[in-house]
Amino acid sequence: MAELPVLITREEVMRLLRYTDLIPKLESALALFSKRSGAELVQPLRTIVPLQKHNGFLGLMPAYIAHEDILAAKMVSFYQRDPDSVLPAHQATVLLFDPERGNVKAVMDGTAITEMRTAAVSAISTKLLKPCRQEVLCILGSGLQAVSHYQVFTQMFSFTQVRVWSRRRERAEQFARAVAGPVTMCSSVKEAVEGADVIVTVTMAKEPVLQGEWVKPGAHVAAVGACRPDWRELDDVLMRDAVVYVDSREGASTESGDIILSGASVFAEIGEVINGTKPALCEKTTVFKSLGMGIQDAVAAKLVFEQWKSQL
Ligand SMILES: NC(=O)C1=CN([C@@H]2O[C@H](COP(=O)(O)OP(=O)(O)OC[C@H]3O[C@@H](n4cnc5c(N)ncnc54)[C@H](O)[C@@H]3O)[C@@H](O)[C@H]2O)C=CC1
Ligand SMILES: O=C(O)C1=NCCCC1
Repeated sequence: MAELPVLITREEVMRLLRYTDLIPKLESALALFSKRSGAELVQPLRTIVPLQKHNGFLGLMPAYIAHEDILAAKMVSFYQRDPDSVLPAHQATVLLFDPERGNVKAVMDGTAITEMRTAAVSAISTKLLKPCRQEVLCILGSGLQAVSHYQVFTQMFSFTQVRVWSRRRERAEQFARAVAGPVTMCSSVKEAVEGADVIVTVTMAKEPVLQGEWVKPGAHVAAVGACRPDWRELDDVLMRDAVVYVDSREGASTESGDIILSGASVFAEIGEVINGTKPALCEKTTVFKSLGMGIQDAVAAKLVFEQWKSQL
């Protein structure tokens, strides 16, 4: 009989997972994914179950990486909530399997994993596509992804100013209290974005919030929200003028409203840049359209489990 799975809470995940361990593992996984090496890495397109009655979705995200022998599956629910709702927008659980025996070794909070691995991948895109002149960082949105993006971006880069914009001033103030460091609150997207070198979009918007005409030429945009084919965060001008990078071409052409509805073409996957098979066009305005991948959760879950075991 297999042992019962261990349960790892959100607090434990946040204590055990470190960006310094996570980032190199994510880079390797993204690179391997873009090689499309068959049975070596298996990640089916995310299955989405719409919950129309509740204005939400359930995403199922399994992944297997053979050489590291990691088998994991994340289940994530996400909802378009009323702005006054106290319920969370996202909740996630990751199951980590023993790939040989097929049993579940660990059941862990996937919400913290989602926050950290998504922010880490945005930071990787910034390191590759905006390697210099990182002075002003602008974050649009003030939720959980905004916080994790602030944490990893201020850890990895030396921005002289971090600006935040949120639909509601009190949410931006809450964000400023939640992060350890200075934040400039802006009262409009235009004010937040003008002159920024790196822009992170982490909203639940369904219509564009970021207009290309406000974006400084040569800036890098890490676009994290708008993960449904009919949702937008970025306008057509930005999608037309920027060089577009993605995490997965299949994911982007199935799930990204910004890509599908603007008709923008994808220049490269970020894994292709890591592999050196596509260039990083750093002088151009770049958009990294992130949708999230099961392999990102899988490598994070393995790190969490290994850290957890090492403490026994
Ligand atoms: N690419 C990826 O791998 C992942 C993407 N996401 C996406 O990132 C986004 C942020 O997620 P969380 O921070 O966890 O959510 P959250 O609910 O904690 O924060 C959402 C933020 O968006 C703002 N917002 C909501 N509707 C808006 C609108 N119409 N216009 C402008 N702002 C609006 C809220 O005020 C809040 O600041 C979501 O779209 C989510 O689905 C989340 C996880 C992974
Ligand atoms: O990758 C993820 O996890 C998610 N991506 C899109 C929105 C929900 C969570």
